[in-house]
Amino acid sequence: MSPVTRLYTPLLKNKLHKLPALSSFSTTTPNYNTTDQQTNRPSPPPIQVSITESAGRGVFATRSIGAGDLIHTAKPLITHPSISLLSDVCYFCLKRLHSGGGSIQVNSQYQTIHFCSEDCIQQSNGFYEVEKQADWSAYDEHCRVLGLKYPHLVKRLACMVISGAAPAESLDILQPAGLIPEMILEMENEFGLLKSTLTKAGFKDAQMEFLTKQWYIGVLARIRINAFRIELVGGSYEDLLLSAAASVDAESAVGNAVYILPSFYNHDCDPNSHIIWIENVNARLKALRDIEAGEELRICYIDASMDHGARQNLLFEGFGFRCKCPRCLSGD
Ligand SMILES: C[S@@+](CC[C@H](N)C(=O)[O-])C[C@H]1O[C@@H](n2cnc3c(N)ncnc32)[C@H](O)[C@@H]1O
Repeated sequence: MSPVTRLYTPLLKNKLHKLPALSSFSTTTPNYNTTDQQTNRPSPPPIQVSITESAGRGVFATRSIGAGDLIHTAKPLITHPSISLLSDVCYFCLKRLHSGGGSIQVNSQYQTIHFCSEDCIQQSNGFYEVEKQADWSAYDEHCRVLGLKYPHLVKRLACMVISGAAPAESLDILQPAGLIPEMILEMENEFGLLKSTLTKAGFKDAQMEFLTKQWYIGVLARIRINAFRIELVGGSYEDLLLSAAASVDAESAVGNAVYILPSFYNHDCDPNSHIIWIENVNARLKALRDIEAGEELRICYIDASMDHGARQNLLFEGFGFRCKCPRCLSGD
């Protein structure tokens, strides 16, 4: 998802349909923005996941939220930098690295990567200890030639599962994209490349029991509609200059990432919430206007400034649904 939000006059509000079927998801966010005065513990964010009338599961406000409020923060489950920016962003948190130094270079037999801090090196151990043992050139070349970015996220999850840092079922809870036979064929080829790369690196079948065609396709189908394209707002003047240069090069995204809770936010072409990244991949969900308790929180997956037809086509091709948000229904 690449939400580029714009404010429009609200037409209708989506109301909470059924409570609290999936409310336990609201407790999975690791960081909260408020503190309980009595216990001094972080209080849960003012949201819960429940069933909507027409868009599967969605996120609903459990109390009123003010315009501009931080609803909650979210840490990613999987991240991967844009391949063209491997020397420019942290391999783990996607923070932009500055030419003045301060980044940490890590060399393996097959590649050189960069981290912004020791903490990011530590947090990368879960996948990098496995990843660095293999020669990914054939897999990377396949993705480069076909312009694919999501297989890098599948590769990272596979390495996390082999190292024991994540369960193979990590993404099962997310909605998968519908797939056509040609897509499945392409995914089967990628699966073959991933498996043979790991086998050549010496990983044994017992370590890769989870790594079946079905697993690969299931994970990629979920990543296709739930991955976020990460565009940093930028924290410094240098960041802004870099972003400007990147937009000229048509590469404003520092990478892609998958989150759990933010994946339950449905789309609206006139959203009441948005997701932003300031200096790294840690996300902030914020209210764009006053939201009432029980109202569904929706973000915009695409550039809301496009016209009605362009938005409908993009949402259908990219996410497989016909948008029936109030703005689309009004023909705007
Ligand atoms: C990122 S998921 C959002 C969570 C999803 N509803 C679920 O149950 O997991 C995106 C999917 O939600 C549904 N969806 C999101 N926004 C929608 C909308 N405005 N109209 C219809 N379906 C929508 C579509 O099936 C879409 O592919």
